[in-house]
Amino acid sequence: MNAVNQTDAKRGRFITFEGIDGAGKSTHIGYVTALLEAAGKTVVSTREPGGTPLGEKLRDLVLHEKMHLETEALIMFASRREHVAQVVEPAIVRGDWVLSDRFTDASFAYQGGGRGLDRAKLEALEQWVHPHLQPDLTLLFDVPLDVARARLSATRTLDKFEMEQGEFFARVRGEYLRRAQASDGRIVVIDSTQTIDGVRAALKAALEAFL
Ligand SMILES: Nc1ncnc2c1ncn2[C@@H]1O[C@H](COP(=O)(O)OP(=O)(O)OP(=O)(O)O)[C@@H](O)[C@H]1O
Ligand SMILES: Cc1cn([C@H]2C[C@H](O)[C@@H](COP(=O)(O)O)O2)c(=O)[nH]c1=O
Repeated sequence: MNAVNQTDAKRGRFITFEGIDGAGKSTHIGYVTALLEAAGKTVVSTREPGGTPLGEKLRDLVLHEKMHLETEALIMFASRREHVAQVVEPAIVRGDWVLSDRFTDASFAYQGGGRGLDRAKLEALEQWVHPHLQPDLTLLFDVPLDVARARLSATRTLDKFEMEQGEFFARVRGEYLRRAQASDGRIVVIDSTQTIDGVRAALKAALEAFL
């Protein structure tokens, strides 16, 4: 039985974290884990690209090598195929709650919005790789570009995506926000310009509405 065919009572839930690089999403995964554990849930925390031994090798490639934009999209979905099969679906079937630092919304935002890959190609890959699985809730950490850039450059050596120009991130952010508007409530926008305590309060409210 896959995660989609289970009765609602036994099935776990799938929550994803999204946003432009430096928006602050990874900072808050531990806080959301603690909230869910306090509510009695068993939490599996994972990420994309990556989340499996093979996926982590693909992550290293795709974050550091130059490549054709379709190769980039295919590697993201190859990593995802392994991740869904080995980690996400088995955990949901067990009744666990999966928190993933990025999922397919990132492919639409980065390869679609950012790089200009035809949305129909991404939809075809989505149908192929996880036809019956969608996040139950997506937390979209939203900040203007200058805030994200300042947060990033303060802390780390930048990877291939993080070195992109401002216009690229403006398109990525725009596509995330467009998808949020079209999502019927699945994607909740979190104002990540707030202090860490302010963001936590917004996350608590979003989770309480969801639980
Ligand atoms: N609300 C906030 N206020 C101030 N600083 C923040 C806030 N949220 C995160 N930060 C800081 O910004 C930096 C980037 O945060 P984080 O790594 O969570 O971003 P991210 O969205 O996961 O980025 P990436 O996708 O590139 O990994 C970190 O140094 C973090 O401490
Ligand atoms: C899943 C996915 C990710 N990306 C990009 C977005 C980020 O720049 C990196 C991942 O690193 P982070 O630690 O989450 O910042 O990869 C992408 O372009 N497409 C995708 O599908």
